[in-house]
Amino acid sequence: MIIFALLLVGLYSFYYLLPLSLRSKNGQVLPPSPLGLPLLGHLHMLGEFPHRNLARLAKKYGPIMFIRLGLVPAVVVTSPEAAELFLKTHDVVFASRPKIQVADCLSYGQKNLGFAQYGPYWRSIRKLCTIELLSSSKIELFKPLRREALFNCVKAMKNASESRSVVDVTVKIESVIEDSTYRMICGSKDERFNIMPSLREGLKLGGTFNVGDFIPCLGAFDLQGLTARMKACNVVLDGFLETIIDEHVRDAKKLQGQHRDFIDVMLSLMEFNNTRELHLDRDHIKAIVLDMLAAAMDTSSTAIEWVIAELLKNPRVMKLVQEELENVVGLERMVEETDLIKLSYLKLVIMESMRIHPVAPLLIPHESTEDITINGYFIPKKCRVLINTWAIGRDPNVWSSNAEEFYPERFIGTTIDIQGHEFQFLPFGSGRRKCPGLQLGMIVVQIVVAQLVHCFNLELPEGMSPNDLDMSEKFGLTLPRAKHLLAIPTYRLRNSL
Ligand code: HEM
Repeated sequence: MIIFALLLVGLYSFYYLLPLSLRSKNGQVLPPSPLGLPLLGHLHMLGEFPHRNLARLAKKYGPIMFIRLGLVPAVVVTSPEAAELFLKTHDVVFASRPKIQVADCLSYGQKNLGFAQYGPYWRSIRKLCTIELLSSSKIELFKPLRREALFNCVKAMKNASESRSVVDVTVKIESVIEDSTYRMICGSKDERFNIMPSLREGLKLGGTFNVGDFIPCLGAFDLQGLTARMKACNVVLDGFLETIIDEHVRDAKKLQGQHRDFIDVMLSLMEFNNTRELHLDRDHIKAIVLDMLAAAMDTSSTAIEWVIAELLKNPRVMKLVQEELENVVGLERMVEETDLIKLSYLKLVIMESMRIHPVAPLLIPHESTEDITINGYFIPKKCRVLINTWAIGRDPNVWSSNAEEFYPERFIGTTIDIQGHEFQFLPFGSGRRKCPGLQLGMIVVQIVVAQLVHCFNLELPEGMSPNDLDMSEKFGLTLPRAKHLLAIPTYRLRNSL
């Protein structure tokens, strides 16, 4: 059976490779590429940390590097200039997403926003999510929810501080983010379900290079055991979505058109507003709701954990952040979101953490919708594009010889911001597929970090020194810390809560 499959792959790849090499002969060369294997292409070179291994290869083969993932052509982009060509100059050609098995399975046939093909459906749901969940007015509306979730967290940590207990800071951060996100999207956190592990697993699977996506006739063999994991995730997540949507439908009758949360809005659109451009059924709603939950929860908590870890590792910077907070807020009260505009050093600290630890190290994969020539290199239609923001963020040619150092002051006097206008720093991407949750994400990261370091001095447990802190990472669509962050908090405000 396996021999038959390999034969099929061999024939298929020969047939598939032929047109590309012929095109190359027409004076259109593919970008430089390492030597690959006949069937796998370069899949075997990705390893456990593809962002790091691709960065190493790019040093030799250049900022626009061609690789073959099984039968799928791919380009890896590893410089600000090249990123600008793909995300700005030719943005429209690269604004689509590839079809991948995990997104198909967990997003009901890629009906979500993050993996939707570029076109009218994507445009409509992006607009819908922006207006109904991510606009400035909605962000303002949900402010009390964030405040309450954070207050509860500070209270629990203050209790722990009284007994000098070690706190699992990772769990605390996740609970604040989960709590406020559930409330925005679903109305409240539902204690019957714990979907966070399945969301995390889904994002891990989303970043895994699945042989079945790249060599379709091997898909049935599920060589990496991914299909079973995807199905297990789907059972948990679909069960959760079915229950909460049923309950929202039931409660909607009592509410008589008053919208409480994002699911209510989606349901009302499904019932009354199905138009020619946007047809929403239950699968669309499940896919979009899940997308918003995953996008809001995992990204923000990953970003916050890295900032706190860097602050623990760099006491000099921690001291400066706390001094700024004392000057702007004072020790008599907690931080409010209205203070954030005045916390300029804190913003630089968050930017610096996102430079070294980008939440999405290769962004979400883009895909070309037509053949195109860039910098004299031929990029075929349906070519996958990986923008290695992790590598760009640590490139000494871009950031000087101290690129690996955590040094927030490097941004002072530059025009670099988080908006993706300057291509050396792309924490939220750039162009058409740029993160629509940027404003909400930044507010959440800023207020949670500010509140935690304003309310508490955080000490590493068991005499651990900052240099002992484990900074290893787990690769997926996002790049969270591999280990939980533990610390002993000491309450430092003069008020008693
Ligand atoms: C610190 C927080 C966040 C970071 C660092 C972040 C980062 C990113 C990045 C890098 C991308 C990929 C861009 C690309 O492929 O070119 C992305 C896409 C996306 N983000 Fe975020 N994000 C954050 C928060 C959020 C939040 C709060 C939401 C919504 C609730 C959200 C929703 C999305 C969606 C829906 C996409 C896909 C957009 C599309 O394909 O059109 N993100 N984000």
